[in-house]
Amino acid sequence: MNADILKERNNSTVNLDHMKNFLGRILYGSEERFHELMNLRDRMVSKIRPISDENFYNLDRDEKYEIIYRKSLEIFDFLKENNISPDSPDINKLGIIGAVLGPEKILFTLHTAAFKVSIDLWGTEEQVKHWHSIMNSNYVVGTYIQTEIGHGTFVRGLETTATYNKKTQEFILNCPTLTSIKFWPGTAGITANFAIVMAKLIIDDKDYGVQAFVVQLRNLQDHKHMPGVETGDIGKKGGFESHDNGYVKFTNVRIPLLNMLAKNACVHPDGRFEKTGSELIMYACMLLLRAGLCSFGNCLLSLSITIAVRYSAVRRQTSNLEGIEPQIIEYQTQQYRIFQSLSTTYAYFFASNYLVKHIINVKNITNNFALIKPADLGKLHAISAGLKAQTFNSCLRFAQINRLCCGGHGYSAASGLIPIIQEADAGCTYEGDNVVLLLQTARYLLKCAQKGISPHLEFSFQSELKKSSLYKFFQAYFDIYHTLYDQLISEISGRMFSLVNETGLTEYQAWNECTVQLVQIAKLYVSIFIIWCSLSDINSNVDKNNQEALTELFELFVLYEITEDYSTNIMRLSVVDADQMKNFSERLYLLLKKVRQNAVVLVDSFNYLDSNLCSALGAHDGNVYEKLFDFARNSKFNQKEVHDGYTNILKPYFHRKKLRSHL
Ligand SMILES: Cc1cc2nc3c(=O)[nH]c(=O)nc-3n(C[C@H](O)[C@H](O)[C@H](O)COP(=O)(O)OP(=O)(O)OC[C@H]3O[C@@H](n4cnc5c(N)ncnc54)[C@H](O)[C@@H]3O)c2cc1C
Repeated sequence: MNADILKERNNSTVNLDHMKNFLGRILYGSEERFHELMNLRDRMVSKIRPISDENFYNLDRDEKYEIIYRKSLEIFDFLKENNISPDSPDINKLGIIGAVLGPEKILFTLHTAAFKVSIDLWGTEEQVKHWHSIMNSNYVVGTYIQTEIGHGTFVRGLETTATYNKKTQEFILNCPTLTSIKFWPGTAGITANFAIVMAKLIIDDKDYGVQAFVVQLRNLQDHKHMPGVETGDIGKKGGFESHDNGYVKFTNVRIPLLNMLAKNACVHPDGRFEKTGSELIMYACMLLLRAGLCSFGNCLLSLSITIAVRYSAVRRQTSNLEGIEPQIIEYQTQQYRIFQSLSTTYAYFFASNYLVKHIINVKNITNNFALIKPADLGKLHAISAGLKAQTFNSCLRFAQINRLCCGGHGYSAASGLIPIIQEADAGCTYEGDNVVLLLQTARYLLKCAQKGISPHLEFSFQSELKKSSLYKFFQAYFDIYHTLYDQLISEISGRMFSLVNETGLTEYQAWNECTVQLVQIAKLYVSIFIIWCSLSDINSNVDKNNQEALTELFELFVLYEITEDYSTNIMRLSVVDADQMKNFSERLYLLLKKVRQNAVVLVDSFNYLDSNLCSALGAHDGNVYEKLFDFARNSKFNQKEVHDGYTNILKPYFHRKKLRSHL
């Protein structure tokens, strides 16, 4: 064990085991379940070789694809042997599957999280039974196909058609234009054999809007395309090298009537279209997916901060007055950057876990959302869209900052930070572009303001929490957030009103004139949600030292937001004065020193194995340089003492030159 990292662990006031149990309870519901799952994880990683032992980041795309494919199947088999469903939300956390796959995703994520979920939520009882029996007796890999070359965000703009033929009682699927070709769906290129396809339903030349269809892409015998289906990989992208994102073109693809998921709208054999339920259910499906994504984004963030904090404790650089090179974690600028990331990770951890539990609870008590009230769905949609956007915005921002905080070695694939940045980057776009999502949240907030109702979620723990000393400690900060929220929303509403009624803009134009501010209010709303969830969880920590460490960390989070993210609006709207702002900065600098004492143990508390991190810089024992050098030696460029580049290019080049000079 590296002596510096050991010293950090010994000097901390945090009780590591207690903190692990505390986080485990929040993540998995109870300490018993947490230990069960950690035991499962350890058994899994002893049975299935993790990618960190496969020289993974030195491999080519084909090799990475095969490794992830094989290991995804092995993981599924292992879970089956242990009577655990791969759909279980407990399993779909990076901490468990990530012990084998690191930050890589299992190849069948969309099968469980989108294909099966869509069938379960949007299918009739008969359809659910039918498709489950097909899934159970065949090797089915499903995906979710919506986006087209021409349209992603604007779902109503999709051009793929499903035209009903009364005579044959079939739908005929077509991508009639270049822009209607499906593009981006995960695993649709070469892996998946079934898909949920979102297409415009046409009956007798009338457009009935976008509906969901189950479509077979490849046959189950030899994996060849079904008639009229063309799929392929879209080529290299910014990350996700081991996954095939696909293009899909349908040309007169015939599917039976049964294949339109008909819980909310159905087509009768004679071609009559009937709405049989609320289309709100379509949105409810997104809630689960988005909540899961918030957890996933938070896991990525926790991996990247674990790497950055551990490396900062081990790395020494630049001599001090005594001629000693300090650990880089000593430098205030280093602390300022990595502790913002650390405090954000904890705050978002509390918020995303609350959201996941809350949405699963709503799903259970509303009979798979069938009985959910539109007002409740509106609230949940607003917070889940906003939190997904802010989770990935933060994840990308801080993963990049964490990379910079690791200097040159952070830029090596050995750091493990590169795929995290790439995945965070993609997460800002898929499942809804972050700006578009924040604007959806803002639209809800504006509507609430216009109706004079509170947009904030009501928490069952609120009244109890308000009695606590922790709440009283944070009350002044809370007041700043609430005052800022009220002033900002009334400013935006007033501006919208005057743009329409005084300047004569249409509502559409006025909206676009206010979108920068609308994004700001949506972010603030998410922050308020995060504060409630964090305070509630920190208050439930019964270990005095641990609660104190979390309180310091959380105060730091709040101070960063006040002095950095929201400071312009806070000062402009005179929510606090310049002296108060100066005091907040001073307090922040003081807290950096306090958090520094516990930083290593606070990241140890995430309980990641080295195989989760896949990082030479983030290894638990802090023996960074040995691992970096091993990684370098394993580069595929080093397989031969003399590389083919010399033999095939330079050597004949010189030979030709020599010959010419002799002529
Ligand atoms: C890694 C990855 C995996 C994916 N997986 C899948 C999948 O499995 N299945 C699938 O169907 N799709 C998938 N997608 C596609 C993804 O869902 C879309 O890319 C996403 O919804 C954004 O749509 P777009 O690409 O059309 O962006 P656009 O909507 O064209 O956005 C471009 C820019 O315009 C801005 N913009 C757009 N509309 C507005 C507006 N109304 N107001 C203000 N600004 C606006 C956006 O903020 C953005 O900056 C995936 C994408 C990626 C990157």
